[in-house]
Order: sequence, then structure tokens, then C-alpha cells
Amino acid sequence: MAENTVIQCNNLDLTFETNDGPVHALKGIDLTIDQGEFVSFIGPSGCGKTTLLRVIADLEKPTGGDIQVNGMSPEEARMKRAYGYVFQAAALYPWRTIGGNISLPLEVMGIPKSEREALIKKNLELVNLDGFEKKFPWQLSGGMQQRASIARSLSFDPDMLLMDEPFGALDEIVRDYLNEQLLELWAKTKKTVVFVTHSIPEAVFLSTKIVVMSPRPGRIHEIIDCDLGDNRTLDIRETPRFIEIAHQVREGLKLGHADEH
Ligand SMILES: Nc1ncnc2c1ncn2[C@@H]1O[C@H](COP(=O)(O)OP(=O)(O)OP(=O)(O)O)[C@@H](O)[C@H]1O
Repeated sequence: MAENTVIQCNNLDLTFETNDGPVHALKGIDLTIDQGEFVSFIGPSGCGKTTLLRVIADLEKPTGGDIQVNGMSPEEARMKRAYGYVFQAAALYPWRTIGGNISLPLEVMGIPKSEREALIKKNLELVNLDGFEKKFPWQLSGGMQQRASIARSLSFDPDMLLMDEPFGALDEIVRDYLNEQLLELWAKTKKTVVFVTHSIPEAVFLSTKIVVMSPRPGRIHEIIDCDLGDNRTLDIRETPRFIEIAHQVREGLKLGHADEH
């Protein structure tokens, strides 16, 4: 494993045993993710995007092949808090303030109050929510709640962010805005991001690498380099190179579907 590799999957397989028989969710996944990359998983519903993210996070165990996260097993990496995880819904505790929600992982880690307060402030600033510490989740819009949940996942300063369709439930304008903010945050923090999405423009706008997956069983159909450079703004979506990469992803998704038959 190269020194700057953070995730390495070799021939990864996962079959769920269910009452209706086995479900082969992942098959022969080979994937390398390097430090500082922004990698998106895209593919039709049920192709195993979330399952692959959950395997990286040690929330599911593979049934074949191997995976290393920071040169360790996913379990060891989880114990060492290698990553923050952002879910589809913001999943904030309604009875805690925004500050209280961000504080929770830090409390579990036994970090003293004065340090916690500084970390809450720093992470709220990172997601442009300074001043919202004492509000409750219901007092914030959906987009703000999702930003608060990103601040929570960053609270203990993990090197890696695992994000499962964090903006899927938001309208397009809010999603565009959060996409820009996420890129800014990524540029500022240099964290490795692994991001699940259904949206081709979102994947192309955000990523350095796009993993196109195909269903039944979930495999990697194609890995596309997304060489749009740094300092991207939303206008980049009108450029020929953006349109070309989006087209390549769309074709990949189509061909991936055809693999099934
Ligand atoms: N805990 C589980 N037990 C049994 N089957 C599961 C479990 N989790 C996922 N699956 C199945 O594994 C396959 C992959 O599911 P997964 O949620 O990873 O897909 P996905 O690409 O993330 O889909 P979506 O885009 O709809 O979220 C699906 O067929 C799903 O029904």
C-alpha cells in the first residue's frame, strides 16, 4: 500500500443473508483512494454505494476480499476515529442544541469542556454557522441542519469524511450552495472525502475521481478522473470539459446497466 493511500479494497465481496435468500450486494471491488482525494460513488438504486461506504466505516463486514483503511482494518480505523460519517438525513438530536449536538462525540471521547467549546466554535465557523450554537435543530432550515451535521462529523478532526447522499433531500438551489461550501471546506481542510450521490452534476462538480457502479451484484463499472482543477465555481458546469465528463458518467451508467443482461 502506497504511503499516501488511505483506502485500499482488493476483490471485496459482500453477500447479505436474508429470509428471501442471499443478496449479493458487492462483487470484486478493487479500489484505491489516496489522501486528499474527493471520490464519489454513483450508480442506480441498490447497486451497493451505501454498502461500500458502510464497509469502509466498519458498519458492515465484507464476506470476501480485503480492505485497509489508513493501513489498518476498518475496525481499528474506527477505534482510532479515522473518519467522520454524514448520513442522508441530518440525524441531529432534537433535544440538544446545535452546539450540544456537535459536542456529543467530544463528550464521548472525554474531551474537557473548555476544549469542547473551542472545537464547537471552530467547526461551526467552518460550515458558516457561527452564532447558531444555542439554537435547536428545528429552528434551522434543512440545509443548515445538514451543515450542522457536517460540523458534528468534523468535530474530532478526522482525516476523512464519509458522506452518504448528504444533500439528496434538499432542493436544487440549496444543494448547489452546499456543494460550493463543501468544496471550500475540502480545500481548507485537505480532508479525504468519500461521497455517495445519485446526481451526475453533483458528482462531476465535486469530485477528483468518480466511481461508476453497476447493479446486481454491485460492481465498479468504471473509474473516471475528474480533472477540472481546484477553485471550481458553479459556472464550471457550462464548460465543455464539465459537459464531456458528465457525458462519460452518463454513458458509464448506461453501459453498467447493460452489464446486467
Ligand atoms: N442489511 C441488509 N440486509 C439485506 N440486504 C441489504 C442490506 N443492506 C443493503 N441490502 C441490499 O444490498 C443491495 C445494495 O444496497 P445499498 O443500500 O448499498 O444500495 P445503494 O446503491 O446505496 O442504493 P440507494 O441509492 O437506493 O441508496 C440492495 O439490494 C439492498 O437491498
